[in-house]
Amino acid sequence: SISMEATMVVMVHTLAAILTLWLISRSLWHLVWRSYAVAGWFERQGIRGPPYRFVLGSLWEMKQMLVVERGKTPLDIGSHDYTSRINPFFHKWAADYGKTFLYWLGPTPTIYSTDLELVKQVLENRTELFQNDYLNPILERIFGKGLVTTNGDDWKRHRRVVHPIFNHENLKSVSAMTRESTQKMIAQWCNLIEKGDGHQAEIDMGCYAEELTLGVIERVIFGAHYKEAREGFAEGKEIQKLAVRAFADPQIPGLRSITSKTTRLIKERLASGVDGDDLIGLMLRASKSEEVESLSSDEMISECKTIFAAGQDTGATLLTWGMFLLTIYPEWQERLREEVLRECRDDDGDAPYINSIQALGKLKLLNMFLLETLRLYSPLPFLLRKTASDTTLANIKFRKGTMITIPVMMLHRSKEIWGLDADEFNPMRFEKGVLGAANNTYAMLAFSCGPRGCPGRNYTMIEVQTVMTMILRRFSFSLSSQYVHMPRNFISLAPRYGLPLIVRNLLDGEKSDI
Ligand code: HEM
Repeated sequence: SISMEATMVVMVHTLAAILTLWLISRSLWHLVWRSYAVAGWFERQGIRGPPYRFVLGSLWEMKQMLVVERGKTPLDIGSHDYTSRINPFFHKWAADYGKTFLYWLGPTPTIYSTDLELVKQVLENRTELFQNDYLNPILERIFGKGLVTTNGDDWKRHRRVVHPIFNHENLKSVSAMTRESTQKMIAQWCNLIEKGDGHQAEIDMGCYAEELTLGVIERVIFGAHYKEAREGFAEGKEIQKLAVRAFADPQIPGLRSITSKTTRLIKERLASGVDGDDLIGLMLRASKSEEVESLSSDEMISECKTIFAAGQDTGATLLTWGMFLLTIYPEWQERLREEVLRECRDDDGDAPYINSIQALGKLKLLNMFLLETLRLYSPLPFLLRKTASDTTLANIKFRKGTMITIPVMMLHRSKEIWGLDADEFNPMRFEKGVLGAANNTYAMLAFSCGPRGCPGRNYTMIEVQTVMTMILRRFSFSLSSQYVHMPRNFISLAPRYGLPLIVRNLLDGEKSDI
């Protein structure tokens, strides 16, 4: 029996050794040989790129380049030339390897392309061939399994339940809630001015923009219960920051499961079953209806996180950069103010402000101005997709699992697409719409397009237009000497040290009429 035992031990050891060898060779195949095979496969199709490095792929090189850029002095205030600071690697590799090249997000092969035919085929595809995947488990934890991160049938189900939140009636209440929040902000500014020298005050527009969009989105999601949700959201923002740090630095180990107050609050509300016109109410009603396939309560929680994460920061960013551009182009501040005062009137000309979405539709210059803001300061600098099976795209053969980077920021600056003044601020380029400004509709991708384009586009435009019209009527504003022009990509593209502005009250003494 001793020899039996010895045989068993030998067998177990042999099996363990075989298993270990198998695991090692599989990892080596994945991390080394496969990478060379994939690089060779693309090279034979004329696509080259930076060399693959063990496990880290191109991430190490990307990080090194970012460190160099971060050490540089701030940009001139009037310069929009920040893209090479945020994406130095894309600039370098596009110069070295052309419009389409291969780089590595860790061991994952990734094709970068500014070929608009390829962009169109990826974004317009309706067969689930190109899936949303940001290769970041932590981002998935922030968004949960909601509209942004799901694919296929799950995504369709989420979409059917959630999309009514963007219908016309709800947009009207977004507009009303934005007006209310903006009135509060204006009252705070008036107070600050009064407490100061009576004429002007310095404020951080970045903070106010965040506060404002937060105030709206929490009411869109939680309705009457928004106050209780506040604390949870504050925590949500901290989690977002951690996640972005982890994404920027792949060495940081994964964060453990995050249970936030928000989740608890959502659970309580779901358990109480109280409806309402907010997102939770909408999802609860869908779960009672027999026509719509409903979401589980975990999926509902995910969807709240998604709408919060997708809709808050982006809107604040657009508002912040819009205000920034109006300070460095004061002639545009004047033009827009003039347009607001002219168009936003009642029929009898008395009441100076019409509270309707239709009134916003008349603000042509403001709309062109915001398109130009989105082009130069797109809140999201790139899109990522993953191929779900082998495919051919714009004459390039892709293997399943290849990532595709659509560099929105680079496309928005392409001289080939927008003309020689692509780097300059010129809202008039949009006088005849996007097609009049660029030679291709797929050139403007701030909200992406196709089936997975941003459903919050009108929501955001209404929100930002409302705030800006109200500010323009009431205040003139200029840049504080404290401002440092260093855009950074953190969650979305934001000024690194906020946006300090000097605001002056144009309607001295008229407190009530906002
Ligand atoms: C300036 C503001 C905004 C910008 C620039 C923006 C941009 C984008 C972009 C580029 C995408 C596509 C992402 C991808 O394909 O990977 C997207 C998707 C999405 N956005 Fe927005 N967004 C903004 C505001 C909002 C708001 C206010 C909401 C909600 C209240 C929202 C909700 C969503 C959702 C749910 C998706 C996922 C859609 C899907 O995959 O079906 N966004 N957004």
